[in-house]
Amino acid sequence: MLPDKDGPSQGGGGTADPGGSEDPAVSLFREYLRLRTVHPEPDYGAALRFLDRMALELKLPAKKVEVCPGRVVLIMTWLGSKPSLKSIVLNSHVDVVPVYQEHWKYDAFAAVKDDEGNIYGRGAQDMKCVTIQYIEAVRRLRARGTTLPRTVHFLFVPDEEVGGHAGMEMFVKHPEFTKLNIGFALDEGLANPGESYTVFYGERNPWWITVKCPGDPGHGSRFVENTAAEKLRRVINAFLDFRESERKRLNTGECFTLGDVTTVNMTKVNGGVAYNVVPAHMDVSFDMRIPPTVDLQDFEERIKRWCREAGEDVTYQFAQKHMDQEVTSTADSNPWWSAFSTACRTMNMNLKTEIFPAATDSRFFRAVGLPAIGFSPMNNTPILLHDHNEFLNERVFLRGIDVYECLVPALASVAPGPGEA
Ligand SMILES: CSCC[C@H](NC(C)=O)C(=O)O
Ligand SMILES: [Zn+2]
Ligand SMILES: [Zn+2]
Repeated sequence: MLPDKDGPSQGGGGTADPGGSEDPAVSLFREYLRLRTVHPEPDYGAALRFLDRMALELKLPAKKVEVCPGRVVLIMTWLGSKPSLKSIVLNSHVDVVPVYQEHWKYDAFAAVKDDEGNIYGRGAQDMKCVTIQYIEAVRRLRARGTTLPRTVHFLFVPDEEVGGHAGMEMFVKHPEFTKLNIGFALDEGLANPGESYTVFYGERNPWWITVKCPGDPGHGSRFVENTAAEKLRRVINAFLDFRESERKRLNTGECFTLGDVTTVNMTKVNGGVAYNVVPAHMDVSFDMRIPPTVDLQDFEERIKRWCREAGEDVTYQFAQKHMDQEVTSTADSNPWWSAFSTACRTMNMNLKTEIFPAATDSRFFRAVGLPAIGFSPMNNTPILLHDHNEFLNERVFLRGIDVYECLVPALASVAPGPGEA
């Protein structure tokens, strides 16, 4: 059988199943995948129209908060029967990362489903699947006439993929965020290639740094002293030697996953004007990810030493320096975690708790003191976020809806804590 290669939907209908046998939730997921919310110019307008339609279908009020020009957070609210209790947030970002189309089997925005039920598209795992799973789980719950004690807010946010500065980072400081009276948030996680589901209770801190190496210029035919390149070499060696020592620690002792060690990657080098001119400065940039257990002050002292030892006037500056080391408790004494993990156990799901290796909007919730868990219900699935040929199998997708159908009521029924009305 040939893959169902229907192209982008016209007029917002987008059901992709001429035979009529496709689950409507799958068709909706595929429709959402076709919206080009891709950087550098995400079509947020299309996503907002789609989400407004979802709010109408679910009969839930939707509020839009423009946190920056052209950057809107859409909040859909399912009011609880005890609205003074702290609420549950189901967070998802609307944007997706760009693709190298030439490396994809299919158009990355056509949401092609192959004959094994694999749905290909940018955002299939990160994280348009989760958005639709939240919506479909709540659609089922409401269709059954369920009422929940706690209010549930869906947040649909822009710009997560470019650091969240014009998205969640702004929104957590907005009065509308405070009004949500949040108790607990769910956000994205990663696929797990095995039977288990991975759950993230914290994140490594992203530090993006550029080290600037000034030097004496001169003719390219001479032995110029105090060159930028010599300093650059020492800087690169210091950072990459540390990288190697951390790489060796992975999979040994207590460092079981990427989230337990510091990664360093050299990602940019700049400098030089001509082959025969010794440059007056050269710069090198690194992407570092630091586990919450590392003393950040010590770590910065170490960077200072590397720069000092590299030579005169070597300086650095940060493009990203997240400093929050909050993690969400996975002890049974945390009622949110207890509700989450108990619900998963009743569904026979085996959970693996980890530190998220990269950065998500969860870090902004945790930074303002709110518990947040990163979870995307995708097991038996290779990790393909940001990769070529990102896909999710429709059976895994549908199972994820069942999972949220159980999780959302469990979380929204957590007994009132101390200080809650
Ligand atoms: C530091 S802001 C950029 C966010 C991005 N998140 C993911 C999940 O890829 C990252 O970790 O690079
Ligand atoms: Zn994501
Ligand atoms: Zn991403």
